[in-house]
Amino acid sequence: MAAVLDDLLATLAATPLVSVAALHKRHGHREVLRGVDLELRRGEVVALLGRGGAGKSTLLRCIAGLEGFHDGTLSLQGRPPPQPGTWRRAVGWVFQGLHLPPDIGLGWHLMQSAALADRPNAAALAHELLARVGLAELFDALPGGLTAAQRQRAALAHALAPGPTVLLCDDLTSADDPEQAGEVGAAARALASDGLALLLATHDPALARHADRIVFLHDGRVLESGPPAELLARPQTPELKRLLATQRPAPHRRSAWSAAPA
Ligand SMILES: Nc1ncnc2c1ncn2[C@@H]1O[C@H](COP(=O)(O)OP(=O)(O)OP(=O)(O)O)[C@@H](O)[C@H]1O
Repeated sequence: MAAVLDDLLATLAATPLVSVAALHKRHGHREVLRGVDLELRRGEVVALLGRGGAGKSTLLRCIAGLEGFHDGTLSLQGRPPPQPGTWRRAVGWVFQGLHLPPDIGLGWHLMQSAALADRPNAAALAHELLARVGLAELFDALPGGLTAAQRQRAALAHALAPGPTVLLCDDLTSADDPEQAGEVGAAARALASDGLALLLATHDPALARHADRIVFLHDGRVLESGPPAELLARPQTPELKRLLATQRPAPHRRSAWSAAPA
């Protein structure tokens, strides 16, 4: 019995949290995703790097079940996705400029979100989530007083309140702010755990360099993928070379904060 259970747990651990194969999606006559393959495994941070219009947000929306697709397969923890538009707690979503209520302290807002998602011990969870993104001391702080990077870190914590296993992050940083990219990248790294993987859609190599793996999307196709150190140092395709030439990653800087272990 114990051996069967061990096998089952091993199979579960080996099953990708997200698996996308040969995904095609059209908007009108325009093919926006043209046979995309992508896997996201437990504990991984994957950067989906690409210019504006590459299809990053469309792919995230398909994974989140906000949009359907025309061909290919998509599974979440080995299961087919529910119908587009169906709420799926396993997938969290965070994007740049996420609205945080201006007159509610960060921790109180997190508590509300956790309670709304029926999570037990909402207060303790709110404290834990803020600590995990390095904002433990800002429980009562209002969003207005935060830096841009702190707001993004608060948004990451907020997206975790319902307890997702996959966090989809859309364009969290702007390319002209490498310090923000460093802080948000470090927060993403600190959050990834056995129970959570993150997919960061970005046009910013300074953020992508914090991931375990970069998947380079161009015009609806994955042109290359690999560990950041390799891919950013030795891009193989002219398209990635061009992107890097216009948006050079800034030299690696240590983040100003260090997150609590996940
Ligand atoms: N609802 C829609 N209807 C028609 N075309 C769309 C729609 N959504 C996206 N597109 C088009 O699909 C292409 C991919 O868009 P998408 O937003 O996925 O790219 P992206 O890589 O996320 O870009 P950005 O970084 O600028 O957000 C673009 O050409 C866009 O104009």
